[in-house]
Amino acid sequence: MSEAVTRTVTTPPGLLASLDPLLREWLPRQRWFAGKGRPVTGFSLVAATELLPPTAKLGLYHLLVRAHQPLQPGHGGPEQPGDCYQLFIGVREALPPRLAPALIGHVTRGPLAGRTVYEALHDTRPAELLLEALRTQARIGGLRFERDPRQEIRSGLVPRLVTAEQSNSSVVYGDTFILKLLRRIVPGINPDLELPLALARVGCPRVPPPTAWLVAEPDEAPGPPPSAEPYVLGVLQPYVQGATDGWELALRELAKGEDFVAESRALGRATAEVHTALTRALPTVTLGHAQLRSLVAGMTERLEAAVHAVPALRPYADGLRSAFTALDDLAAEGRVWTAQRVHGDLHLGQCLRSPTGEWSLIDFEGEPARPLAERRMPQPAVRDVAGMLRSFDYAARSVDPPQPDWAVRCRAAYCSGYAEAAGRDPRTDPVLLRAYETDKAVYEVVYEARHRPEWLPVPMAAAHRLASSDLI
Ligand SMILES: Nc1ncnc2c1ncn2[C@@H]1O[C@H](COP(=O)(O)OP(=O)(O)O)[C@@H](O)[C@H]1O
Ligand SMILES: O=P(O)(O)O[C@H]1O[C@H](CO)[C@@H](O[C@H]2O[C@H](CO)[C@@H](O)[C@H](O)[C@H]2O)[C@H](O)[C@H]1O
Repeated sequence: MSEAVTRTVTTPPGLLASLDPLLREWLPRQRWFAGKGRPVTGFSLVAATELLPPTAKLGLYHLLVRAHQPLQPGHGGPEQPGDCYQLFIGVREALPPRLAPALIGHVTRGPLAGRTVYEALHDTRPAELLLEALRTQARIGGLRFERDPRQEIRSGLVPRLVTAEQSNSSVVYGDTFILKLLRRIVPGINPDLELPLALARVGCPRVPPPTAWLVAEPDEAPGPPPSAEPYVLGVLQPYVQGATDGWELALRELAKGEDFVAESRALGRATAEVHTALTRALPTVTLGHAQLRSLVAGMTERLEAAVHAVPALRPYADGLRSAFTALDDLAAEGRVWTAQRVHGDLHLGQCLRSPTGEWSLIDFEGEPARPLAERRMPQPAVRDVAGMLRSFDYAARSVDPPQPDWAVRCRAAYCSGYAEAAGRDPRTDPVLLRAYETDKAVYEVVYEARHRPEWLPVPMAAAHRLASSDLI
């Protein structure tokens, strides 16, 4: 194992002030920016680390910045403390044409006046530096680069930024590793590292095992002090070469007029295997009436908030609410459920099929908009099943004309595959399944309204269906 490299660094005073006007304009345009719809009125610095001192050619800063946003657009009302974002700011005299899409802007004042700043993950040298820091377990300022000593990281792997639509940002190194850099940083243990590490401990081959990870020391981190836990900023894991994700595959089959039954069944089995491994790796609990009540209360609250945010949901609100009250009624009769750690945001895009036909699950972060403590709570495994059922519906409705029967066949095959591997069929719990599918569709309505309004009709169609049927 190589020696840990420790470097203490300082950043120039006035750095954030000089970037402020550029970031105000650039940050809200990023896909991973969580505060869409509300203007950014300023920033405060949580931590700044100089990863490369700015020479005439290149500089690199790692920033954790809090973006201030008023609660109501246009009302100038009270400001929330704001979300904290991880940024990699490259500094150059001028950008070569290949880096044009990475431009943040030209700095006119402060320590970087006259220089050009850009999103450094697009650039080879900064991306190489991150892998090298993980490989050598560097400590730079408040940043700690750590790794699993049993896995080897070769040096010199060529980086490329993943350009797909993402909630975070990822860099692939030589088709060998993928480094996911989290964008919105929240205090606490991040399940995107926690769960794959736990699964690796019990030897679950369905989830790529973390190779290395990047954390911020507690006093550099965005939480309220004093906080003892380091904050996860990124995770490196083996890259599944030549993989196709389930979403792409499903759309391909739909375009050919083919069904997706065999793959749906295999996906059901893979999900069940991961769920079983999670029960071996981490504690399970029994949910009685009190816990169910609070779960139902959470679902109902999210529905109310969604109706407020997306008024088109209003006509369905009563019908959707009935999915939650039905669950409450069952709990009141004394039904109990087992809860365990789950994926939390499972959909076709989180499933990768290798060229040999093996499925892996990725992205255990949970729904990014939910509080971390909630994402880490044990929940009925049916929650992930419901996520996948929604995903088949999404795929079937993203083609013209929609293919609802295709989705019905996938949903049935997925549940059968799940039952084969888990020993219990999720359809034997229809009230729980409907409640979770409803909760997911409500989440999707808000997600699409905020991030991809043109997709809104897809979860709205589900809201219509779920509001008017007793069972799924
Ligand atoms: N281990 C992996 N092997 C191959 N591709 C991967 C791997 N992990 C992630 N990817 C690719 O990167 C994309 C984004 O990863 P993901 O963890 O879902 O990030 P995000 O949370 O930003 O959506 C995935 O859709 C997939 O295409
Ligand atoms: O970026 P993440 O993968 O963490 O998840 C978010 O974005 C997803 C879309 O990219 C979103 O998923 C929704 O759209 C999918 C099709 O693009 C569909 O397969 C999913 O079923 C649907 O929920 C996900 O909800 C969101 O958290």
